[in-house]
Amino acid sequence: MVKVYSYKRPEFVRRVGQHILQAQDVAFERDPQGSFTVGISGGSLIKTLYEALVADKELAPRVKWPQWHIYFVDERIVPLDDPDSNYGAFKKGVLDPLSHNGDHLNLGPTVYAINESLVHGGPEEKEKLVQEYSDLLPGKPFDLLLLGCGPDGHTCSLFPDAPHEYLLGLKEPVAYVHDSPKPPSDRITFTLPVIQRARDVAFVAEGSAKQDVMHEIFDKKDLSLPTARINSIAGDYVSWFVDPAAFEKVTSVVPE
Ligand SMILES: O=C(O)[C@H](O)[C@@H](O)[C@H](O)[C@H](O)COP(=O)(O)O
Repeated sequence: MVKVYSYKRPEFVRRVGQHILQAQDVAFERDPQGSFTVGISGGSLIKTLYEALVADKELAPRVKWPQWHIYFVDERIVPLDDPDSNYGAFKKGVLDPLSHNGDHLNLGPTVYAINESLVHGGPEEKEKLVQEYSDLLPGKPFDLLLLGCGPDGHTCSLFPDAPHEYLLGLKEPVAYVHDSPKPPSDRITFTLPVIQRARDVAFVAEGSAKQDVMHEIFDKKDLSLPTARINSIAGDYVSWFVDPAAFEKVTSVVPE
């Protein structure tokens, strides 16, 4: 069953960080010399990651960054220094501060970005970019996926509503979205099969702007919403980290 945890900041950040570290430790119990494979989204998650894993003095020393392999569950097809790039936001928000944290050298994670040389190409180059990113994915299930939830119920770049229903039926692990309703229109996204195979999926969603969609996801269980669909197909290892404002209109679920 899907688990829901509701906290106000700063406890919210702390609990998200603890969940991530728990997933990390489980991965290293399984294979101490292996890698911890994580997929992250963009949006507000990046600031939460900074606060939990870089700024938090208790959690930060427990992160074994050199063994982390980080992928983007979705990415905008733009240059990496474009303000719309999720990689760019993660570099600025987490990697750069991490490398300057404290007075010692911090070895960072391995981060998988899209092939920037293809972003200005035509459809063929874009397909190549998607295929290349897909080929980079680990040959085993992701240890952890950290997902956002848009006010429309999208996650990754899997959007709801009629013109985008095809996204929910995709079989390939990474897909090209050329008509995203949220700009920029050209994106890549993980698809449901990758999410379904992951060992741990955690949604991170805060704020009153999420109230209506939380009601749709949890009370109405509207499966046309990619977020609700993930709850239904991968429920046993899906957690939601929300704050009381986001969950205010949900009546059928009491957070733990
Ligand atoms: O490309 C995107 O649209 C974002 O990466 C997106 O998937 C994000 O995760 C959600 O929109 C939630 O964003 P917030 O957490 O900022 O509300």
